[in-house]
Amino acid sequence: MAPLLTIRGLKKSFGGKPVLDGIDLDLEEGGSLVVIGGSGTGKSVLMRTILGLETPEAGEILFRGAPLVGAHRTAFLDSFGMLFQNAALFDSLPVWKNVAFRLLKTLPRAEARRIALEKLARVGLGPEVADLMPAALSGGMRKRAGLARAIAADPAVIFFDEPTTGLDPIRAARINALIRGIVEESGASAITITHDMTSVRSIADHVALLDKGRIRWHGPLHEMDDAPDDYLHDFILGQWRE
Ligand SMILES: Nc1ncnc2c1ncn2[C@@H]1O[C@H](COP(=O)(O)OP(=O)(O)OP(=O)(O)O)[C@@H](O)[C@H]1O
Repeated sequence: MAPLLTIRGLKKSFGGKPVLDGIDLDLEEGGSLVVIGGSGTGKSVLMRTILGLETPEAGEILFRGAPLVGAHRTAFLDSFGMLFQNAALFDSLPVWKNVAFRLLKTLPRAEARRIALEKLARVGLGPEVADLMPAALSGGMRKRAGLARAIAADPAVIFFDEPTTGLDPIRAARINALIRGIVEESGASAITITHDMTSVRSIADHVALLDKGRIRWHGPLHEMDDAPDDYLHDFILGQWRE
């Protein structure tokens, strides 16, 4: 079976400066890939390019073996959910409408609300949260609401952009565990970008290290610690060499 996503030879530069310089990467059906890399190495650009928000200069992205164009691109966008770094909730909508945002386009209001409450419950938020405005939520609750929105339409693929940024270690661990549980139980495939090695160990089954526009190392999580790559080890351990 073709991987869910196949990325080949992807190149993107800004002002003549290459950011992605020939990226090859696969996301297996049901897999959980975590992309790590230093600040400014192009993780967000990679994500934006997959979503079609940036146009690459070269390379291709295949979804279930076919290029992401036309109706196939629409099918991809319909089957994906995303948790943004700052949760990106609409401040003027109550929490349940944020969660049900996409559902409200196709489902009756009562049904969309029922599903929103079910997804909120899945991320540990009770019905009392549904009618609050996002401003009333703590950072951790916003992340949870963002996660409920990401899974509202039962996506086949979910993108997590720095899911633990701004959370204390305990709340971060709870979000990581939620993400792992949701990915496992739903069978969705996931791509996460993060600097947080705790997230990597909680969420990933495969890891890719982005460096200088290329995938410097990739492999199963259980091979990461013994991989013969000094920079990867420095990254994992948070150490530097003079
Ligand atoms: N729209 C843009 N115009 C010009 N340069 C850009 C644009 N978007 C990204 N870049 C540049 O591309 C490089 C990669 O940025 P990107 O945001 O993808 O890094 P990142 O790995 O996600 O970093 P971080 O971990 O700090 O969020 C940076 O040098 C950035 O300045």
